[in-house]
Amino acid sequence: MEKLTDQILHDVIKPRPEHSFKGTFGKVTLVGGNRNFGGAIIMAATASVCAGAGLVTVCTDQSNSGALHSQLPEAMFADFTNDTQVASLVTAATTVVVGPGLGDDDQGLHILKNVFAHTTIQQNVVVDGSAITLMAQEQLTAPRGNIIYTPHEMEWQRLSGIKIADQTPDRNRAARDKLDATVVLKKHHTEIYAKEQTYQLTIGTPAQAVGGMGDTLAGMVGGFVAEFHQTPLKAVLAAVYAHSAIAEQLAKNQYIVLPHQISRALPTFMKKMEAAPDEHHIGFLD
Ligand SMILES: NC(=O)C1=CN([C@@H]2O[C@H](COP(=O)(O)OP(=O)(O)OC[C@H]3O[C@@H](n4cnc5c(N)ncnc54)[C@H](OP(=O)(O)O)[C@@H]3O)[C@@H](O)[C@H]2O)[C@@H](O)CC1
Ligand SMILES: Nc1ncnc2c1ncn2[C@@H]1O[C@H](COP(=O)(O)OP(=O)(O)O)[C@@H](O)[C@H]1O
Ligand SMILES: [Mg+2]
Repeated sequence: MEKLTDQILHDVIKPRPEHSFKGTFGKVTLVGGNRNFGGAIIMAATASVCAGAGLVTVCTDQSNSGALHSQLPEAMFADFTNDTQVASLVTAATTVVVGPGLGDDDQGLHILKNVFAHTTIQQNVVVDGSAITLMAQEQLTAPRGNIIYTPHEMEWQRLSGIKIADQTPDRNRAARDKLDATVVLKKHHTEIYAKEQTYQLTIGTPAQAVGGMGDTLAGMVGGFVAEFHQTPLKAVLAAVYAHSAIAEQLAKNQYIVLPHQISRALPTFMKKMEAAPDEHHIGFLD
């Protein structure tokens, strides 16, 4: 297993090209956030915007529209019960993030099937939270695209059939190979199972054990693969690393880290990382 270091941040986060516009940095469509879990998709969308995705649209329950715009005016809103509109927003995206707060009821299943029917082979598709649970429960076929699953250990148990206690690297890899996707298995020292290699995070803190932390990671992964689309796997690895590096930094002075604080720290953090390693200070947020 290859241990990730902060080198991955320097490999991925480069100064933006002068000749660019918002379209250069990808279009992310996020789908999730039912009446009860609006916060999940708002946190994910905040992470995508703060990571630098060019254009971000959120398909969610109508009741979340005001909260979304008050938190994140940069994001556009669509009602996730409007199948036609969701289908066209999914098709128009370069990256789709589906699942945070979607819910695993009939409404969530209907929306997920619509999303899965409209992804394309060129897209990155981040499948998180309720979308993983629904896929497992309903034995749904994976959609078209470069699929990135971001399960916690219980979601991985549901998707892979491997009980948490039995989730060894060998078994996890065999399950990944069957899925033929990238799997970000979230836990203390998250493991990333990619086609050729397995990577491990050696940073991260229990201060991250807070609801919404994974929703934020899903949005960050979506934002990074949209923006750094030339190197999608490295973008996933950099997002996973940055998420915990920022959390560790905040946890020096905080007992717990709020997920949205990680997102809000991203622009400053990424500015430091665009420089060569010897040009930045060790304290990312100093
Ligand atoms: N503010 C919001 O809107 C928020 C909305 N959210 C949204 O809610 C939806 C459901 O997601 P979920 O993760 O909360 O529930 P689920 O998939 O049932 O898993 C929990 C079960 O698994 C077990 N478990 C065992 N190991 C585990 C592990 N390592 N990590 C985690 N759990 C582990 C765990 O055990 P227990 O805690 O009971 O001991 C429990 O029995 C999803 O769409 C998500 O995006 C949340 O993000 C919160 C903030
Ligand atoms: N003790 C811990 N040490 C390091 N990271 C943790 C710890 N507990 C949780 N995390 C991280 O927090 C996130 C939790 O994801 P998830 O369970 O999906 O949260 P949610 O669905 O509530 O947003 C993952 O990125 C995981 O790696
Ligand atoms: Mg989650």
